[in-house]
Amino acid sequence: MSADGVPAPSLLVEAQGLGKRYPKVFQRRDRLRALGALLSGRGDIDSIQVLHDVDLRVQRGESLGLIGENGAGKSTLLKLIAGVLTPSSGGVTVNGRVGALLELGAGFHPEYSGRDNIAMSAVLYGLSAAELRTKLDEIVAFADIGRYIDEPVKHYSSGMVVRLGFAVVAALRPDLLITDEVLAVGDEAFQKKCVRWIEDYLADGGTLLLVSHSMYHVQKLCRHACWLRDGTVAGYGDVFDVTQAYLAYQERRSDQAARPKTADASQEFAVVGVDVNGSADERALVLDGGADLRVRVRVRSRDGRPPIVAFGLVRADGTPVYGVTTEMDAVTPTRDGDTYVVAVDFCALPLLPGGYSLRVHSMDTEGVRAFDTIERAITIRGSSREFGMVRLSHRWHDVSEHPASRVPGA
Ligand SMILES: Nc1ncnc2c1ncn2[C@@H]1O[C@H](COP(=O)(O)OP(=O)(O)OP(=O)(O)O)[C@@H](O)[C@H]1O
Repeated sequence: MSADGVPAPSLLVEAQGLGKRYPKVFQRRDRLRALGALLSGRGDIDSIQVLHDVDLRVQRGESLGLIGENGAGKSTLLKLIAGVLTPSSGGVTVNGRVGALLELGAGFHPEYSGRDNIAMSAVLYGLSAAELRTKLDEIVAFADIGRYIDEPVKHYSSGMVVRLGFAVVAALRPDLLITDEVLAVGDEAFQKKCVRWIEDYLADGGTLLLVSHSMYHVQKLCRHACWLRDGTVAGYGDVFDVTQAYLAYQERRSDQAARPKTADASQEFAVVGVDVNGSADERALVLDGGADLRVRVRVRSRDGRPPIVAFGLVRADGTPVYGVTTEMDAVTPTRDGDTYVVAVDFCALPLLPGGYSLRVHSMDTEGVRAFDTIERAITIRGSSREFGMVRLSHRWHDVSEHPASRVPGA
């Protein structure tokens, strides 16, 4: 509800077909050429499109994390929403007061003290002198930068600048809080303070747009996530689904870059069929944590000898999780014409959410050479925030009745 009793619109941000082009300016001569084209009214400046046709709707009370690799367009999108940049195509509307923490120190005058900058920001945000007086102590206390509050901002460390910026925005309690990598700059104590403040702000109905490379912070603070890839939306939805898809994509990319391409052409033992949970579909299989994995493999043997079949489960970045072969478990694949078939169940997979790959290798009868490899991507979905690859069964102990003196070192 707004101050005049009119219900506030529930749609806070609406972006439609949002696009941004920047002039291509790499060297001094490009700058001069761009300036010449602008002055002469010619529209022939080389430009590069960094954001393409982005649609975004943020409801009041929502918390949305923007994720993506360096240069994906996250900051550009935030700046368009904050009104710091104008779009090259499409449009964006925001139905409320925005508090934005974008580039380090943006909005602060470097020659003025922190205290003076607080006063200037308050004016910009439309605070009256009386409101500023009541908020000033709160802002100075939140920033907690000691005597530096009366020093020019140009003498501040980057952490101090972020402290001051966050303190100002926090005191203004905007309808929409936009933050770009703020948590990466401050020290750990300040990070914790900001996270606690954001959690309270969200609990009070605040709305958050957060850019961060820390999936921990995105998962902790946001209910939804939007993954930008090369300026387009590659994923949008539940924060755990989108962050896991993004991490799996990154891990696959680093694995592909690292893995030597050594397919053996002779294929004396060729894998001619792999069914995973009854499907030969080569697209990524999505499973819930704790689900079963049933794999059925058919190997063609050129000389009729039985193959050894190896099964490996690796994380999407190639880190091994588990491997086993038919030979280790004294299993001989069943002959079927010129092929051999083997099926195995991996029951109640204890894998944590994330991207994995199942690898099936056909080896010769002696188990000396691997001839063929087939790989299937598996995504384990879930909302667990535990670390690692597998869930270890564990039990917490109630120690409340034990005297403190029994704790070593206490
Ligand atoms: N003022 C500018 N002029 C020209 N190109 C720009 C400008 N600002 C950003 N870019 C380019 O736009 C693309 C998107 O940049 P942006 O800063 O939005 O990405 P980002 O996802 O926030 O990246 P990061 O995670 O590294 O902060 C990049 O290729 C960048 O080089």
